[in-house]
Amino acid sequence: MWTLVGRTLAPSAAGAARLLSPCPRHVAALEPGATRRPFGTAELKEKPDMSRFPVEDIRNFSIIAHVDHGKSTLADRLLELTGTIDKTKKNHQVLDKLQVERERGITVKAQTATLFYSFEGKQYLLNLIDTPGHVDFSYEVSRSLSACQGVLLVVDANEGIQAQTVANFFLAFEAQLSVIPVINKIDLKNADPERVEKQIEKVFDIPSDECIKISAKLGTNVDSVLQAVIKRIPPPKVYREKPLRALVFDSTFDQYRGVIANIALFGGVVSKGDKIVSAHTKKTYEVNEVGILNPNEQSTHKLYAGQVGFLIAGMKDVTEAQIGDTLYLHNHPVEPLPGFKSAKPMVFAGVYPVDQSEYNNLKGAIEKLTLNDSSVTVHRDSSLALGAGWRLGFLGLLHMEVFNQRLEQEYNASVILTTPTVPYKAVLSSARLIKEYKEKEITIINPAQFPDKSKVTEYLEPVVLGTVVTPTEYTGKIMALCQERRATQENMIFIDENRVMLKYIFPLNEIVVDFYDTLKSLSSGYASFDYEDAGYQTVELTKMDILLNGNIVEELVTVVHKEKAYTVGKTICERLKDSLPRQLFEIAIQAAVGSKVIARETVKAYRKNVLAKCYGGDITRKMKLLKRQTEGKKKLRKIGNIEIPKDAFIKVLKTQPNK
Ligand SMILES: Nc1nc2c(ncn2[C@@H]2O[C@H](COP(=O)(O)OP(=O)(O)OP(=O)(O)O)[C@@H](O)[C@H]2O)c(=O)[nH]1
Repeated sequence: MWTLVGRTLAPSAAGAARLLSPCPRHVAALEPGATRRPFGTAELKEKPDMSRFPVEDIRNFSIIAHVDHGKSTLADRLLELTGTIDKTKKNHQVLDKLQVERERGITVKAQTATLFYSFEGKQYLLNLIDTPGHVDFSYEVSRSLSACQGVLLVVDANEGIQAQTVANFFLAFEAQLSVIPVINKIDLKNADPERVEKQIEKVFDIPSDECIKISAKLGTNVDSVLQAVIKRIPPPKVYREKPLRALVFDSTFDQYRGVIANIALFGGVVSKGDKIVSAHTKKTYEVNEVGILNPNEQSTHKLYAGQVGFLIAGMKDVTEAQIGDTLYLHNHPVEPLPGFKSAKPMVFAGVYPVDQSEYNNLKGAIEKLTLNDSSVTVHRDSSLALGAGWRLGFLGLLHMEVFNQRLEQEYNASVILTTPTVPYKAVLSSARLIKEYKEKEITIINPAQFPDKSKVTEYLEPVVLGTVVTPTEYTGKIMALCQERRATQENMIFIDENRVMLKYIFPLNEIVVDFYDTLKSLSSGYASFDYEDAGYQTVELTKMDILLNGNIVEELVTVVHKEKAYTVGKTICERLKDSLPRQLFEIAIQAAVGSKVIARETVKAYRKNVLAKCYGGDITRKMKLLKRQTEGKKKLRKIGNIEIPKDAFIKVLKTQPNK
């Protein structure tokens, strides 16, 4: 029953109670009172009946933290404590399923697990979403948070608050989630949980008595974490009597079953056999399977509002189950949920097969991998030296490395990955170019497309708001590094007497290659760094050519900041000198901006005698060596009269600095 309260339509007390309990249609099959009958975890694990969990007995939460502060270890303990996985086995990073995650010890893909937990005589349904900690994957974090009402903010008792702790906290805070601070690793010799408590109070304004101190490794006090989840995180605000409204917050692709969508139900019920519609594509599908992740997929035939699980409905690729899409029942359209901002690539790199005959295999591998990682953008590209390939956009450098590693490990592909570049923009002034591109502002992801200064009003470069957290003794050195990288300081906050948090606006290009490594070595590994997108700023850019004996090498054309042209040019010339084989004549390597040469190196003349080590008169051996030399020459690229082996390009393109 609905009543008019003031000027708003609100449910009456009886109506509200009914809205919070399971829909009669779905509990009808149970004995009267059966919903409250105590039942065991083993029984639930075998045949979970999801109707037994009214909304008020559900908690959806995520674990967020700085990298390595112990999210995955805590997730392992929570799975053990709730009987989801066997305690007797040696459980380690159970939710990190990818080979690259296990090898690198990092979480790349968010994972979901449904846990059954008894507390004070009542069974609760907890949905845990383990999220990646690294900055490149913060897109995954914000998506996961949309399916939650609360988070466990894990902070290392020795390291204290770090850059990603701050970034992740604000993601949760902005999403208005309940935050439970968990101080982990209290077993460490140098642990100082009281200091970390004070930091949390100062930076996040959370009273120190709300912090839970645990050792995820030893399992100390982990049960208090589960109790806090029940007591401090509210149940989801959803209504089962309303029509189905399911948010697709993640999706993966299975070769045999098609798309497996991870869904959070904001309204209604979904059952096997239901006809559902994607709000994004308006396509209709029949639900083949629906269930929970426990932590492996387990069919439940139904999922109810407030619950989180998976759904398979014959979608053939992940573009059909777009992340952020809303699914509803056929003939019962609903207002789509707000969805997400689409992932924005921060760095671009060329990807080429080592051997062109592998092109089709690599194409297939990239297609399959992007089905599981829709944040990678793909454009076809080709290079004179490296052949046909692609220009891929990634969320950051680690994302790029992980993608490359997955191509090699999961698809057996061998690839050449070129130095990453950032997406510059040019505001065009030339009417001809505006007509050609059909827009005034173009994004330059390939230096070959760089429009000349005379045809643009201004160039723009992407900038980020970077957060550095460091022990105070390194502040001076770090500030000097930031200045060298053209950064402008936004603010500086003392987290406690020993730690400071610095905020800077950085040109993305200045941090994309080696900033993080330099920061780590300057601070003996103690400083941490995180960044978020901060738009674009005007920049003085210039195109730099590399010439060999006066001929331009197209594949080495670079776009650089005007002030950095000399340093970059000199380094490329030096690298090219080291990787070019000597030839029968002298080679001049030059870096030039317009007609002005800014750096030069010389490769001395030399004749390589492949038969030098071949003593005696074995003619077949000599023939073999000469044949190999001829084959090798086929892989050479001729520029003027200079022959450059593919390897030399690879060395320069892969290691080329960007500053
Ligand atoms: N001594 C001690 N070590 C811990 C504890 N919890 C986690 N560790 C260790 O800390 C390291 C990182 O733990 P993970 O659980 O992988 O950290 P994570 O936050 O999931 O890392 P990412 O997935 O990379 O973000 C591992 O070597 C763990 O064994 C703890 O309570 N005490």
